[in-house]
Amino acid sequence: MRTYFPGIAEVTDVPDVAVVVDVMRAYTVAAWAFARGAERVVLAESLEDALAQKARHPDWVTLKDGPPAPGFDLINSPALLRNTDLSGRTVVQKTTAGTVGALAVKDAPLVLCASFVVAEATAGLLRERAPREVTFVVTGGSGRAEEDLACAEYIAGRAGGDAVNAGPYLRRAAASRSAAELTQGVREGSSPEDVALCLELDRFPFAMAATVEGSLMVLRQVTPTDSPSA
Ligand SMILES: O=C(O)[C@H](CS(=O)(=O)O)OP(=O)(O)O
Ligand SMILES: [Mg+2]
Repeated sequence: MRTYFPGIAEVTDVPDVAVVVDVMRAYTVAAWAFARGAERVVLAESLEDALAQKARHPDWVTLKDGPPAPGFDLINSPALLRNTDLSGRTVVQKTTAGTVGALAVKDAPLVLCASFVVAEATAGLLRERAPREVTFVVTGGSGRAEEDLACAEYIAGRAGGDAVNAGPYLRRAAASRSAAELTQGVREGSSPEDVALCLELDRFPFAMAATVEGSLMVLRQVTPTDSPSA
């Protein structure tokens, strides 16, 4: 399996298989939304788009990064979201990096959105599909966010069937600038527990696949059928 690790702006062609990685925090938060019962996560193009969806569907739950804002029900924090019952709900998510990265590859035949909490399930799906090439979109820091790159490299190793020691990858993520900013409360709309929740390897048994449904890009849970091979 050939692997590529571009930032969002470096994705020029439509990949066959894209894994969009955002550890801190979009795809840790999306995974928690599914764990709390959400049926699907709509990835919004903009804050205005998210609010327009809410106006059309008042029962949908809007979620953004940064501080709370009028019209938004939740913020992009796993710690703040994990006690929210989202049974059967549609969540509309808009963040600075994660959702933008998925929309950048929306025409790819297979788009997975990933973080450490769904790493093994994501790797399992890739092993099942056995694609010749996988593009890991490193969403943070113009493609240089260490937490996203470390997670992407870890999943790539596991997808190739290697017995990868997760420790060094998690330590890189823990030492990242994003982790420091979240820990120090520099980022608005965060909890001191967010970093630890973002570093919970394989917290969930499902992967997350995004597909275009009509005019929306929709993220849903998907569970690989294979078992870990290493
Ligand atoms: O909510 C987050 O942690 C970030 C916000 S920012 O990119 O650091 O401003 O968004 P995400 O898209 O989840 O990386
Ligand atoms: Mg991020």
